[in-house]
Amino acid sequence: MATSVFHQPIGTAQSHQHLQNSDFRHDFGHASVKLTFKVFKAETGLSCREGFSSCKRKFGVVQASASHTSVVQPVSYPPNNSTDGLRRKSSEAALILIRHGESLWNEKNLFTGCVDVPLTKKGVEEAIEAGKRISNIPVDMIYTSALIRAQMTAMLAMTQHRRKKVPIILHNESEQAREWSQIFSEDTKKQSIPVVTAWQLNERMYGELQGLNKQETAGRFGNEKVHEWRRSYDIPPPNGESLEMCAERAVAYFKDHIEPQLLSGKNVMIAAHGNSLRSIIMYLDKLTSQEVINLELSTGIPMLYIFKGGKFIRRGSPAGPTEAGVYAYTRSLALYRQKLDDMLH
Ligand SMILES: O=C(O)[C@@H](CO)OP(=O)(O)O
Repeated sequence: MATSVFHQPIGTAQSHQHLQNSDFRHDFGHASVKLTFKVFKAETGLSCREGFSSCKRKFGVVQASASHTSVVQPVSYPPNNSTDGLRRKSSEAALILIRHGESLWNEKNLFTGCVDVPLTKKGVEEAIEAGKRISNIPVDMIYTSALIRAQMTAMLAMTQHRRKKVPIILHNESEQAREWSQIFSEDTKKQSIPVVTAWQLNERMYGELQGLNKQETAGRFGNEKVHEWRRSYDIPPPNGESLEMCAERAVAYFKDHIEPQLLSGKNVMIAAHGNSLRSIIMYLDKLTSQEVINLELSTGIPMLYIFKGGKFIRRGSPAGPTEAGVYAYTRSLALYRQKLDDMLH
């Protein structure tokens, strides 16, 4: 299949229609996203996989699930008039996806998966840069994985947001945790952004590769085998998750918990991981299992989608400059930005 090189102009709306029938390589900024596209192809057809729960038990992935089970009630805040009054029913909502900044194991080139490793100093800086790029985009809800590198990224990014709302992690792991983290001022709640943590957004569980050096592993098992483990769609690494298995839980979570928020007009940011986000992008962009294997995401680069009329429209991703205006703004985003300008100047 011929692959032409396509660089999306920064700040240009990139709708699915523009991509129709084109095979291309796409740079999400320097995120070096290489996509081979066939847009409007059939749905991804994620199949159910048996056996994941036993992997989860074995590798402790379930540990974070309790923190997610009871998110239903707390997501009722912020109040319905979120986005400072600019939200309109059945209009559009922004969806920001950010892969976490560089972690200490990215730096050491180790398979990380569900091991909970923090950011490096460079990762912290990447998260802050990411925050500058989205500082004019409204955020009403934040979803992160249960892993600290994604949570750090979300929090650091939000330190740069011009609206200055305070991101607050919801604790629903027990009745006591819920009770002890209550907020008793409606005004303060309005100035907060709820942060939901969910293990389903975790990195793909890398099984017995976790903690191994990627290069040494390639030396031991061969480049081809390791590439297959890392980038095939349905071949899992030893006792780990394939991308397909990761997609099964990440996309289900997205559909069940995040899409309803977008439908109700809330602007959402997701801070997660290379493979959980690849799965979600596969769903949003209707990539086939062949196409998603060429998709690579760099650390700390925010991608923007607009959810409108039941469709996800990619609006670009900024490269070099930190100016958030590099995104292709919709009218509502421009209005929001104008409102921030008026408020802050
Ligand atoms: O080690 C990991 O968890 C992931 C992401 O860093 O690696 P890969 O690039 O193989 O998906």
